[in-house]
Amino acid sequence: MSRVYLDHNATTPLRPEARDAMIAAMDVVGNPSSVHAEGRAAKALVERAREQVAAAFGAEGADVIFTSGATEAAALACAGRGLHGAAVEHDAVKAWIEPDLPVDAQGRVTVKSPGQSVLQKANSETGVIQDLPEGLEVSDMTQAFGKLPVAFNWSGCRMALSAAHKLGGPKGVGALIVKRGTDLEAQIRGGGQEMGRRSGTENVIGIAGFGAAAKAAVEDIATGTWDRIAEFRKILENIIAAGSNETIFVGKDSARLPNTSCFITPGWKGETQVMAMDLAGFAISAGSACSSGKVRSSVVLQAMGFSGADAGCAVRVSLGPETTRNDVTRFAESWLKHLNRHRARAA
Ligand SMILES: Cc1ncc(COP(=O)(O)O)c(C=O)c1O
Repeated sequence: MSRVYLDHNATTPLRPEARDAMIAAMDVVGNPSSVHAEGRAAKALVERAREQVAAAFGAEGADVIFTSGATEAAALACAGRGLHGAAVEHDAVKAWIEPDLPVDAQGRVTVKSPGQSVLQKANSETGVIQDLPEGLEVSDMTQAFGKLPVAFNWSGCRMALSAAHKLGGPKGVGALIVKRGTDLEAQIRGGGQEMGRRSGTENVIGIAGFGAAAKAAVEDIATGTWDRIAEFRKILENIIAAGSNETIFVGKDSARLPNTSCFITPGWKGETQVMAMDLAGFAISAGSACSSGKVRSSVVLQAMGFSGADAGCAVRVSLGPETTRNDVTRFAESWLKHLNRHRARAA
């Protein structure tokens, strides 16, 4: 039986449109900063992608700064601003902020001073979606972009982060979307590319892939792909809930991304579940981060009020545009079988 990949929030497979655009870009020899025909051809690829990413974001090409990913976009947006945020932010953002904003049990964050704050649009672990207050300084839209119709112009925020590989583009390329007139201090300085805001010869191949993926992702949203995925997520959660009344679905009373289900089964460690499911042919992730061989329970779940022990028993299942009903039913049934084995061992 073929493997089933249910870890799309970590990264999602390359879209065919992105692959084609990247293969074509590989044979464009020029440097986008060169004035000759070869250089102009490379520049044209970058500018087409800029328009595609901007259009997908409901922004203008001039608002897009290409970076090496959401992590670099976070540094560009946040460094030196003394911003506030919540503990549920991704580490790429949390590295730059004071994580002192309150989070409720459903993962919702209260922002008191939007002009001095960062707020993610959607959480990668739980899928919980935030309403963005008007005048917000920065929003991390990395998980929302490509799954929700995200329009930067009416989002009310000054800057937004994104990464291509979360929507079917390549890894290692992303963008900061910036409202015109925002003061921005370049973090990477040199040749003055990206209007002086991010130096270094552009990742032309990656950027071409990002543009094509963004365009295709918007078409997916328009044709109802994620409504279908939300149905599959409901099927998955119903099967699990029917066989395991102790399982807690995190953030279930909040608006969530259509593809994400995070659930805690007290007493059964997330890491153990991930390994058991991996052997059974399913890729999911634990609600914990592993650094230098040491597993720590999810800070996001603890910020929502779960104990460290319960947070350590969380797993995240994240579906993608290609996920089928059969994938989710097979997963849920296999997961219940392993839960029963765990119960038998624990008895
Ligand atoms: C919400 C969020 N922000 C930022 C990032 C960082 O993205 P990258 O590692 O591609 O820079 C991720 C990736 O996991 C994410 O999910």
